[in-house]
Amino acid sequence: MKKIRAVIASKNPAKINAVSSILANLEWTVDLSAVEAASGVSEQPFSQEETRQGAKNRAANALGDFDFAIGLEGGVYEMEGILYLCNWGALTTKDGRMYTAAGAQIPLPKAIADKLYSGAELGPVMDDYANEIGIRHHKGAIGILTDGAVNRGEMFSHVVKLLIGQYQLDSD
Ligand SMILES: O=P(O)(O)OP(=O)(O)OP(=O)(O)OC[C@H]1O[C@@H](n2cnc3c(O)ncnc32)[C@H](O)[C@@H]1O
Ligand SMILES: [Mg+2]
Repeated sequence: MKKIRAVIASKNPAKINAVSSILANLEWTVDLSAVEAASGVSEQPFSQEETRQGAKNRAANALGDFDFAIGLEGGVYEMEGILYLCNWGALTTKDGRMYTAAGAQIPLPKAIADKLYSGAELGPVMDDYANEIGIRHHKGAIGILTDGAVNRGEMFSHVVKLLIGQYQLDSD
C-alpha cells in the first residue's frame, strides 16, 4: 500500500481534525504531522486574494521534507456592502504542484462586521458575540451563524476533499 507523509500547517484542532478525517478515508496509509507555519498575510485577512495567499504560504512554509502540505486559512471580504466569512485551502507537493480550493462563505452580522472594520480579529469577536471561549478551535463562526448546522471542522473537511481530489487525479 502507498505510504505518504503529510503535514497540516496549523495546530488548530478544527483544521487538524478536518485533514485527518479525510485522509483516514483514502486507500493510502498517511502519516499526518501538524506544525505552525507563517501565513505571511495579516492575522485577519480582508480579501479573498489575501486569504487564498495565506493558505498557499502556510502550505509552502510547512512543506519541508513531507510528500505534501496543506494550508487552511479563514478570512473575510466585502461584497455589496456586506462582509462575508470566506475560507481557502492549498495543498503543495514536494514535486512542486500547488492546488487551491475554497470553502463555504456566509455573511457576518453587522455588529461583528463593524468590529472587524475597527481592527479586531474575528476569533475574539465571535467569542464575545456568542459568550463562549475558543470558538475558532471547534464550531467556528460558521457554527454560531448556522445555529450548529455546519461547524468549522466540517466546513474545512470539504475544502480538504476538494484539495485531495485534485491531488489524487494527478497521482498514480
Ligand atoms: O491557528 P491558526 O491555524 O492560525 O487558526 P485560526 O483559528 O487563527 O484561523 P485563521 O488564522 O485561518 O483565521 C484567520 C482569522 O479569522 C478568524 N477566524 C476565521 N474563521 C473563524 C471562525 O470560523 N471562527 C472564529 N474565528 C475565525 C481567526 O481567529 C483569525 O483571526
Ligand atoms: Mg490564525
